[in-house]
Amino acid sequence: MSTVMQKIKDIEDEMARTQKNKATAHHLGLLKAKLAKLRRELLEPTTKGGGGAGEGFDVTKSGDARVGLVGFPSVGKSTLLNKLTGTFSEVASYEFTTLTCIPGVITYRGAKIQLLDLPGIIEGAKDGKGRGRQVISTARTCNCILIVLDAIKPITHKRLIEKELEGFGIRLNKEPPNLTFRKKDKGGINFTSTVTNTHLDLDTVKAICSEYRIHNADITLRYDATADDLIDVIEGSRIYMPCIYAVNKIDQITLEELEILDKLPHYCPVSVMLIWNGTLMACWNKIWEYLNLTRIYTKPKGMNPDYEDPVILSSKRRKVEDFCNRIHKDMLKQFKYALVWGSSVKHKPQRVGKEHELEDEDVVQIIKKV
Ligand SMILES: Nc1nc2c(ncn2[C@@H]2O[C@H](COP(=O)(O)OP(=O)(O)OP(=O)(O)O)[C@@H](O)[C@H]2O)c(=O)[nH]1
Ligand SMILES: [K+]
Ligand SMILES: [Mg+2]
Repeated sequence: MSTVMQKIKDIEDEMARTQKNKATAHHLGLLKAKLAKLRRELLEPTTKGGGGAGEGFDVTKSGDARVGLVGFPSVGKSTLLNKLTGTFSEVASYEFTTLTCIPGVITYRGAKIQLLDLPGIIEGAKDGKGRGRQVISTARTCNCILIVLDAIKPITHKRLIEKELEGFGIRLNKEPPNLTFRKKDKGGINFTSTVTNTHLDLDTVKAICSEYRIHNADITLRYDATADDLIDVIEGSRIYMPCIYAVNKIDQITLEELEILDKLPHYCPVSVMLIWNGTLMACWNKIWEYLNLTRIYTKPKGMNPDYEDPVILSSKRRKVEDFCNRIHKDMLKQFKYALVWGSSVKHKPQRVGKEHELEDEDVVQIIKKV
């Protein structure tokens, strides 16, 4: 293991030494690919002990969505879990108070949301320092990450935490790269782009591919992709996740400092001090926005819709068939059509098939075959 980490360090050092220009682009691409491969090696569970690398904490997923609190020690993760969910997780002024994963669940706007308090991580966590790998593996199972920052600590901490998560294959507030990569049997590397690209050229693409022993492939870019984007696609197993930066302890800073923080994208100021308690509500609103859940109310025939207990779908899987599968595993077999009321349709109600995409707060009645 230490040898893999040493190799990672060597490559990182070499990258830092290498000047970025057109002539070195393909060499840097090659180094990036090597780095990605080594990181994957680190994450793969080994049979030779090593304590189950890449495994998270053994906390059962429950509810409709999972949100993880990630950050350096003593930034106030446990305090936030307690205040946001009414759970109990130990709080203290010393670092590494929390040593395991503590879940809390609340019902928010009809959805059950599981919030996970996690031990603090330190720089180098992704490479095996502390419980970092376990923390970040658990973060990978979440639907949204709350990076908790301490308002009185340097803002550079934000980038350090991001790097730990990125090194573990988590991509924050980013869409999967819009490029196609198709391996084939012969014909060499065929590289086309529908836009002008400033990061990748044929040489760099070839260098990256050769590192993966890929000599024949069609690659098409539909945007100005970077070497990292291409490596992400070749590597696969990347997780694209919404992330909120919860800057805690804002009771400790001045209004001028708060105004500077306000410019951070994806940011939410918080404080657990009583007079600032409105910030916790604002934080839930932000979590709700970033989870982007779809609430569907069921309407049994001849009855009023059930507004108390919506079926919760994710923004990516919200077709009528997804709704059916959530009600009962055999529902689709009996499905004839659905009647829908709400913003996804023009008429009230409208008859739709199982491919129809539902919107938040739609009302659905399933009509079965007789
Ligand atoms: N002033 C102020 N102090 C806070 C706030 N939130 C938390 N704290 C204090 O910060 C310290 C650390 O809080 P914890 O909740 O234990 O922090 P943590 O991130 O869970 O720490 P570890 O589990 O050790 O990683 C405690 O002394 C808290 O009382 C806040 O909003 N304002
Ligand atoms: K603490
Ligand atoms: Mg804690």
